[in-house]
Amino acid sequence: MASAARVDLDGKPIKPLTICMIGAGGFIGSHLCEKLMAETPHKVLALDVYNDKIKHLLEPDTAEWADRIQFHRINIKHDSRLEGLIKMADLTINLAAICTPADYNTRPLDTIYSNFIDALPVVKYCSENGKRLIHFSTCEVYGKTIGSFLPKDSPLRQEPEYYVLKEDSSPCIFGSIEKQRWSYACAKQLIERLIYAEGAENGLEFTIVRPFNWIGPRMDFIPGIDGPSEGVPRVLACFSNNLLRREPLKLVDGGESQRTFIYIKDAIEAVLLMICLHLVLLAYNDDNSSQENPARANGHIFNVGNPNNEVTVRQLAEMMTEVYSKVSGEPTLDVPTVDISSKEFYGVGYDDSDKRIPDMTIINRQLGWNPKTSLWDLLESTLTYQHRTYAEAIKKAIAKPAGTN
Ligand SMILES: NC(=O)c1ccc[n+]([C@@H]2O[C@H](COP(=O)([O-])OP(=O)(O)OC[C@H]3O[C@@H](n4cnc5c(N)ncnc54)[C@H](O)[C@@H]3O)[C@@H](O)[C@H]2O)c1
Ligand SMILES: O=c1ccn([C@@H]2O[C@H](COP(=O)(O)OP(=O)(O)O[C@H]3OC[C@](O)(CO)[C@H]3O)[C@@H](O)[C@H]2O)c(=O)[nH]1
Repeated sequence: MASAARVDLDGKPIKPLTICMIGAGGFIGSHLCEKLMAETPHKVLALDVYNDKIKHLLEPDTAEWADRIQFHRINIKHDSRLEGLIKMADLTINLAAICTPADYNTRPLDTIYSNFIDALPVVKYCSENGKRLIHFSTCEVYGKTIGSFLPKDSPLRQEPEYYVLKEDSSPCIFGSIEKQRWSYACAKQLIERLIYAEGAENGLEFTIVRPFNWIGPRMDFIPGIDGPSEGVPRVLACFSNNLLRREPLKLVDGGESQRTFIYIKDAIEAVLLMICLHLVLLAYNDDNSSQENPARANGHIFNVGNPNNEVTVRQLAEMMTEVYSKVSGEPTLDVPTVDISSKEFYGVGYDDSDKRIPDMTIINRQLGWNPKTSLWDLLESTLTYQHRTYAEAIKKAIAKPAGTN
């Protein structure tokens, strides 16, 4: 049976691309690879030091997409194959980074090298070889909101201009240098500025993505199960670990910080639009079509988040407790949460973003994209996955006498 031709937003046929995806073995990379294999004709050169999260796409080699995904075990810090792979591709997507807050203040040098120095050759090779780059930055580049500097009871705090984060007008507000938490945000900001400058001075075609707390299956690791026992992942995995082990969820500094969470599958739709809209430019490069199809993703910085899913971390903990009880059939604990200071949880030099609401004007106008999934629904599918994947392994780990492997 003939399948329908794949078309972009403008109804134009999609030309298969070769994509060099750096950090393809991580949380976002694994979902993006899955989507590209299932729903596009594109080919992926998947670069990472790990491939556990994309094993299901690499094996068996009889899978229908087997000839469209190739894994290259490469550490981009020191591998001469990087430039060749970027040259082979039409588009490079750089996801590689140290991006867990527990590392920012405890391993600031590794954090800065990973997010700035190691990304430099990627930008350079793309620019020198005339290749397009989609670079993953972060919502953390906004730092704290303007409103956070107002008195707690100031009515101005309720005004959107004091807290909504806009790509083209919000300032980047970080703490002092000894607050090493900001090492990550500052490195990400500088690489954004460098990419922007490469675009302005040397014509690099780029898109910068600022993810706002994308969450879902395969995010990070469960300590002691598929990651180090002493490791501290991001909040979804921390709280999942607590729920799986029937421990109270730890609320850092009272869990007052606010976040907006978006389901990974919604967010990946936005990235796909950034990739596919580029195809319009590759396939139709005469003047007329480029007027009809402006480079909607090129030269833009996009917030990708869900402003409707805002909660405090305390509310997130309460909702996850309720959802996990529903999907696991286990009763909730009598004391489901416990407070802990950031110094005890993360160590000295930790600081926090107070509130993160993405402005959606630019992504809406350029790509016509909107998130769909509510926080409750995304937690229900994610915690069902966590329970199915980890509950047995946790039970076995808990049952083992201490010191045995
Ligand atoms: N998940 C989110 O909500 C979120 C939010 C803001 C920003 N981001 C950004 O998105 C990107 C991907 O995030 P993620 O959540 O998938 O993180 P992740 O840690 O799951 O994925 C990053 C991947 O990069 C790989 N990597 C790191 N250094 C490398 C190197 N030197 N060589 C080769 N591979 C290397 C890691 O092995 C990992 O598989 C990062 O740049 C991150 O800063 C993510
Ligand atoms: O057990 C825990 C773990 C964390 N918290 C608090 O939750 C908030 C969110 O923490 P987390 O998801 O780990 O990370 P951030 O949102 O602060 O930062 C990330 O945002 C985007 C990204 O760039 C990449 O993912 C990263 O830097 C926070 O307030 C923690 O203190 C908790 O209470 N208990």
